[in-house]
Amino acid sequence: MKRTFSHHLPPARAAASDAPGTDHRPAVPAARRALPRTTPPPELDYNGRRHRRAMDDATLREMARRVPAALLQTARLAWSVDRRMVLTILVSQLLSGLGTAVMLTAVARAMKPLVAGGTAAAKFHAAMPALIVAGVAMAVGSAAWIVADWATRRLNPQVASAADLTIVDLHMRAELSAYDQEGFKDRSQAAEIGALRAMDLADDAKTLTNGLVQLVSAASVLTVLHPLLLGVLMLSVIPRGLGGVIAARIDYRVHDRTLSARNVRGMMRWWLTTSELADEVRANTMRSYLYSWYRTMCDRVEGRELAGAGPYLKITLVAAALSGFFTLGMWASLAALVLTGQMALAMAGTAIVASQTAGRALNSIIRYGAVMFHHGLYLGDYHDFLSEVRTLTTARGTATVTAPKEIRLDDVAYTYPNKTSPALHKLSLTLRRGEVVALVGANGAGKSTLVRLLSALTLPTHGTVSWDGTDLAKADAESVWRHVGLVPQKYGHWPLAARENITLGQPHAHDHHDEEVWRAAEEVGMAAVLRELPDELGTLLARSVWGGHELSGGQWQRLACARALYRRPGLLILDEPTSEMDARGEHQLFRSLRRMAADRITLVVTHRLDNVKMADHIIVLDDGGIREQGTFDQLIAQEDSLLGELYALSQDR
Ligand SMILES: Nc1ncnc2c1ncn2[C@@H]1O[C@H](COP(=O)(O)OP(=O)(O)OP(=O)(O)O)[C@@H](O)[C@H]1O
Repeated sequence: MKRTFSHHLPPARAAASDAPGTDHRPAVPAARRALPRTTPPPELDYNGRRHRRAMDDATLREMARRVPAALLQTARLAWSVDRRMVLTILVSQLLSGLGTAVMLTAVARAMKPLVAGGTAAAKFHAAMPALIVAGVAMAVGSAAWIVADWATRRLNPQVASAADLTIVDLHMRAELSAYDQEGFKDRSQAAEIGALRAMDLADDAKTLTNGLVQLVSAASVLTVLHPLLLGVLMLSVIPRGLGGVIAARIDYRVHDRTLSARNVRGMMRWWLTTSELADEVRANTMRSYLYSWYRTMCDRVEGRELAGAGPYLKITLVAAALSGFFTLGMWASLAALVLTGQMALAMAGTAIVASQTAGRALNSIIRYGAVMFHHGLYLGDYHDFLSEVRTLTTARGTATVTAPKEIRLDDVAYTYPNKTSPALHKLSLTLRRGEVVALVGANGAGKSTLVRLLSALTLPTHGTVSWDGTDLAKADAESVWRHVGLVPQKYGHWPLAARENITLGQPHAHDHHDEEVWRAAEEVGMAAVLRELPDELGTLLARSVWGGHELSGGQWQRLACARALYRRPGLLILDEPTSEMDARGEHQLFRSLRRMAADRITLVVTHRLDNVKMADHIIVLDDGGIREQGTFDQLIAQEDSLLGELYALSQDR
């Protein structure tokens, strides 16, 4: 672990000058200097706890119970992506086992003439047919293994992609409320680990099953040679096997105990190294604290990993010693059998070859059994998560809607799943096509929540939201969203070309001359900026990733608005659309909104109260309910008007 992050450490001189209480001698490596005294990051516990307990219970019996289930799950996953490769692996495994059995039997046959009396040429001649069979069997076994390896290589990326695609797709289909369920993020992370591990699943399953096949072959041959040999072989490999299980437990306990620290460290690492936050980190002198925070996490991970090294060494040494002791015992038994005439020397030679094959096979069974056992835990999480999210997708109803002439909210309330009090309550209102509506209210009043209800991003927990009489709870969500253009408070700086940043979500309308794209850019005052870009609309807007071009904050916001306008939606919603725009951009956008207003319902959420004057209708939300509504002049003229109060405050400078 240490090696993986050491090259990311800041230059020694910079770290030294930042860390109070450190000397400034450049010879001390930065990573080893004393940390400034700061509040350490809290201990975080990941839901891997569940797995840790499972790993603690990992006896050989428990593994024998769970590993077949993990193998079966893997086989099902693999079968669903490429049946041909699964069958190829199965047949190759059987052939490889058969090859081993035939090879061992042929070796036993060949040994007899080789250890009998006679000239070397005669012995060799007599052993030749069996040796040829052994050679061919070995070649077939090896070829089968290579074919299985090839098939697994083809299967691995397919299984990984399928698992990843399923998980990404389900996330994007989930109801927003799913994200607010208790522990959703944890379960999603555990499932993602399951999906990530899918990359190795086929490989590990192949090695494990190959071990099983080889063991059965070698053990059968040994039993035929002398039943006693099987018992002695088991004695020699069981200590190593048990040692393997305990060592795997130590390994995975370290893995789980460091998991949350590694997760958080990974997240923080992005924040520390991305150029997006570089200004804030430097100008607000955050570097020293953040660096010591990061290093504390590194030390925590490192400490736990080092703590596991001692017990790991002890257990592997004891297991190897015991195994060695019993192996000596096996050789002694072989010698005794030969000396007492109960076994021919040739058989003893074969027994040694077979026992070595069986020993290797058992080792890989134990090793990969532990790996599959652990995979199985995460694979279980993966499947549990899929079943959970499949019940939480936006598959609501089949009614389709068209661009709304009227949107009605009847006695609507919404309570977030993790809250007890509603964010919106008893809300009734009607929006009509052609209107520009401004939504105003203090932070937390419920504006964004209302936006989500109007656009069917969430369904109310009480009451109905309907578009031209169709209850959105019964409508096909995709058919609703086809008529929505939304600029949310947090929008994507999509690492795509400028053109795709505007057409994203509506690419089918893309024409050869990009007329519509340029029109949307004009409407937000972005056309001149886009024409200046090296490749105009084709310019990649992701400087940090692929050497593309970067936009300013306000320019990104204009682009997000252009994206919504380009859709020409029936319901256009802009949540704080001009928070980063200059006066010109803001003016241009609002003029465009007015010009386009006749064909749609336009809703603008804003804290800049000068802007609400352009609205036909203003809705003022307060603490989850409608406090007042009307035109700007009507509301300002009212006594006790909240809009009046907020407007007066905005003018009081
Ligand atoms: N995902 C969520 N889970 C739980 N509560 C939430 C969630 N999102 C918002 N809330 C809560 O719901 C209430 C309304 O939030 P909302 O985001 O709708 O307010 P807003 O009027 O848009 O605020 P702002 O002006 O700050 O954007 C707030 O009390 C907020 O804490």
